[in-house]
Amino acid sequence: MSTEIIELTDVRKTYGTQVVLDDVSFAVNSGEIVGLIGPSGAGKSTIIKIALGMEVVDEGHATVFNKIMPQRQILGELGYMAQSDALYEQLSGRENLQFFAEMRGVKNISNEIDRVAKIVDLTSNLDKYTSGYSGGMKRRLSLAIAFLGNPKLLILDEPTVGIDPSLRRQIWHELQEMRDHGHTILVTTHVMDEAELVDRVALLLGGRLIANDSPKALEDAYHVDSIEEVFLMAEEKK
Ligand SMILES: Nc1ncnc2c1ncn2[C@@H]1O[C@H](COP(=O)(O)OP(=O)(O)OP(=O)(O)O)[C@@H](O)[C@H]1O
Repeated sequence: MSTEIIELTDVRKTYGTQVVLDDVSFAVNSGEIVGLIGPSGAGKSTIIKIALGMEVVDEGHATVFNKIMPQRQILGELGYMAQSDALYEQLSGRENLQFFAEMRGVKNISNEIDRVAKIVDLTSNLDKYTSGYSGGMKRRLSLAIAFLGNPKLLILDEPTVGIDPSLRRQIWHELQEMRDHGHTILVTTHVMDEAELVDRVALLLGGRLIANDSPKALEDAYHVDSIEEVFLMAEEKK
């Protein structure tokens, strides 16, 4: 039986007169990778911020681990990577990891730093100041921070922007391994071949969730061979 780890129920969100989310209900179940896709401005980050309690809904409600966020007790079980990097530029990569690990109450910090740095291929750059990192390196450090403590839930907003294809593949392999060990992952992406790798695709368009199924089921329903084509057809129909 599946358990909802993230649940949005009848959510409506407006900014001024703009309706960003219109009656959106959506769940992420335990042990699955859900990919949230949609054109720029569709409301993907807004969904994440609502789930995390960083934005307030006009109607409906959102829970994470059955609790309305923000909840301090849950923070240790949650790894979040925002769309823009929030790093301390005057600290090295290692010091950033140390800081966030302490804040999240991670155990065996030094081993954990080595583990997550390896996943994102930053081991040899850990002692450089973050201010000297490239955009892709900063993204990788933000992702490593989200992985600290091996949290049960990962919420990743465009985690692979600026990351090279081979490392991107390695990161997706890691995400799938985590899923196979029972972790739950919500990820937004603009990279359509990444959307093929998730268990379920949630497609947002015009403030509504217009599709929510496995990549294969969506491709069959639209009679196409890729999620990219599903996306394009859904946009055309709008
Ligand atoms: N704080 C805010 N104040 C006003 N409008 C906002 C605010 N945050 C988001 N919006 C608007 O809400 C809409 C959805 O934004 P959101 O960032 O959720 O989109 P997105 O799907 O994540 O886009 P992208 O793929 O470009 O990151 C956009 O039109 C954006 O301009």
